[in-house]
Amino acid sequence: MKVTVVGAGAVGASCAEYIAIKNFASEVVLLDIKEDYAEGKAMDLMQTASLNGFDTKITGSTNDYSKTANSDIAVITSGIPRKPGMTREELIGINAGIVKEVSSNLIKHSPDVTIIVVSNPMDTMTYLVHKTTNLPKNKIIGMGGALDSARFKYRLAEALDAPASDVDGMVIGGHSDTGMVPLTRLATRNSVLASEFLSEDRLNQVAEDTKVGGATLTKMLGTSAWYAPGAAVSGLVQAIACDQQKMFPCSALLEGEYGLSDLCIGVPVILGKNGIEKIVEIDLSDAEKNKLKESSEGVKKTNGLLEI
Ligand SMILES: NC(=O)c1ccc[n+]([C@@H]2O[C@H](COP(=O)([O-])OP(=O)(O)OC[C@H]3O[C@@H](n4cnc5c(N)ncnc54)[C@H](O)[C@@H]3O)[C@@H](O)[C@H]2O)c1
Ligand SMILES: O=C(O)C[C@H](O)C(=O)O
Repeated sequence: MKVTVVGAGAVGASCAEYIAIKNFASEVVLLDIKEDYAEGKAMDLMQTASLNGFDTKITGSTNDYSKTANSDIAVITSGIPRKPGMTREELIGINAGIVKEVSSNLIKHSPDVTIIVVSNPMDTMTYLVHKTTNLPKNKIIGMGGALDSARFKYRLAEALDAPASDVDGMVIGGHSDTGMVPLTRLATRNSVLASEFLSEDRLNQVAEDTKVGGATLTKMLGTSAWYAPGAAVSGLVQAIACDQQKMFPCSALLEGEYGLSDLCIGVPVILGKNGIEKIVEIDLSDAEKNKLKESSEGVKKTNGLLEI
């Protein structure tokens, strides 16, 4: 199993590290445009192999895509992150050109690759890859919901004063400060609805804190987060690489599901060896449907800025 991670910055390196530690891939290639940067990150990570007990071979490449040839999965993290006060949508001007070029280079050397898009604004970048490549729709996946759901669970655990392993919850919708739809109605603590323990106001607060999860960390760190994003990407990569048939909310091209079409937005999907094996349509309340619709309008507005 060969995995390429384009962009050896904060998220790319974190993602490569989690993939290696989980020890399911034979090879991870890190590629970056900065001279020697990916090679340096790969060497540093390889020097943790004996410490962390993994056998995955990590190599680096300065923009040489021949080193990525025959990758099974490629993760695109190349591009700029936001700074405090910015929205993800403001990154489109620079990141769209990068994502378009990177995906085209990847496919030249790995025509059967499955691509996971991370660069922001992620839903729009995922749509861009659909529009500008010939890959089948199941092989283009945007990562956002897995991270947002992990943040939702963190906030739920905090509110419930419970360990994170006791709670479950999912965030669908666009990966943006206003577009996320945390499904508070369905959140549980060990299969009991969270609403049994938390007031409506407290659950709404959990949802609001979740939606601005990325912005909160960007303000604290001066740039956007990387540990949870890297871990979330590695979960998606593992589900595909190991054909786990696991369900994650991912940004997928919709063609009528949830009453939406011609956009990529976060919905529950099953991930396995074919990438997106299935889009799962769950019963949403009218309020949730309205929020998803509103979120889709925001994503479509950003898609409208693409020059394709
Ligand atoms: N979808 C999500 O949930 C999520 C989570 C975190 C970050 N992100 C996004 O991921 C992206 C990366 O974030 P980061 O914190 O790792 O940024 P970073 O600046 O640390 O790393 C980005 C890397 O991309 C490289 N790069 C730029 N242009 C390139 C090109 N044409 N080819 C190859 N490499 C190139 C840069 O040299 C840099 O090393 C940002 O757009 C950020 O907003 C998304
Ligand atoms: O917040 C960001 O800009 C980065 C990423 O999308 C995140 O949610 O951490």
